[in-house]
Amino acid sequence: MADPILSVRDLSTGYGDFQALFGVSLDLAPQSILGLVGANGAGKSTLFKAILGLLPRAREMVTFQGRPIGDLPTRRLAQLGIVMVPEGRRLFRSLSVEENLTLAAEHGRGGAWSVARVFELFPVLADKRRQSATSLSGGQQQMVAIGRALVANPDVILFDEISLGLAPIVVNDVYAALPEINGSGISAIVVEQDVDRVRRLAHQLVCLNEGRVVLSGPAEDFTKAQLTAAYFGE
Ligand SMILES: Nc1ncnc2c1ncn2[C@@H]1O[C@H](COP(=O)(O)OP(=O)(O)OP(=O)(O)O)[C@@H](O)[C@H]1O
Repeated sequence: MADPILSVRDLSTGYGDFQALFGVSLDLAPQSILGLVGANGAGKSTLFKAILGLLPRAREMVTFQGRPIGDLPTRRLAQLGIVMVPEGRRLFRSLSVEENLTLAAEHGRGGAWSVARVFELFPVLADKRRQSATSLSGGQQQMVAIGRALVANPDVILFDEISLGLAPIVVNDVYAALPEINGSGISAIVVEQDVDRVRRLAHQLVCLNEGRVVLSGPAEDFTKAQLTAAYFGE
């Protein structure tokens, strides 16, 4: 693998006395997609929170472009180029679609992704640009959330269950954007419950079970049965 853009090394963390992750390691190759799978409670969201500095972790446990970043606050990580699309979207309710995107762009780093390019990626949002973001369907709100991440022009996006609560046909529309996003040079870690979908999408796979990595490697190395077994901790 080329030098990873983001690495997690032997990361252990938790909530107070409760340990949720035990020595987790992974490498995200530049311009690649890593699929992160695991049952409810396996520790996927906890890993994202730890990468983003929302949970305790040591400086050397997370490196970005070879540099330890485990001591940096979340805001600083966004400036460096690591952002998350959270489960559950979290848009500004009183703002329109366009205002949500423009505000994120103003706080971003500048680069290839503009509000106009997000409208090209998701034309349905261009049609609804003046509507309140929260008046949109769940899938469209998810597109706005992805658009907000893109206009920050990050190098890495952490996608936390972007298909949660969406109808299957809408999930297809949202997922159809990921290859283009990746093709623009952005690397991604994608948390997804649908094992088939994540196998088709990702270059690398990591499976967590009860806070430990139980499977890790190139996506083509694993059958659906192997991945499903790891998912259920068999
Ligand atoms: N705020 C919290 N306080 C205490 N324990 C928590 C907290 N958030 C998560 N946990 C626990 O940490 C473990 C890992 O949870 P986490 O949310 O990371 O799992 P997950 O793989 O993202 O699952 P899901 O798919 O349900 O989001 C679980 O045992 C969970 O109960």
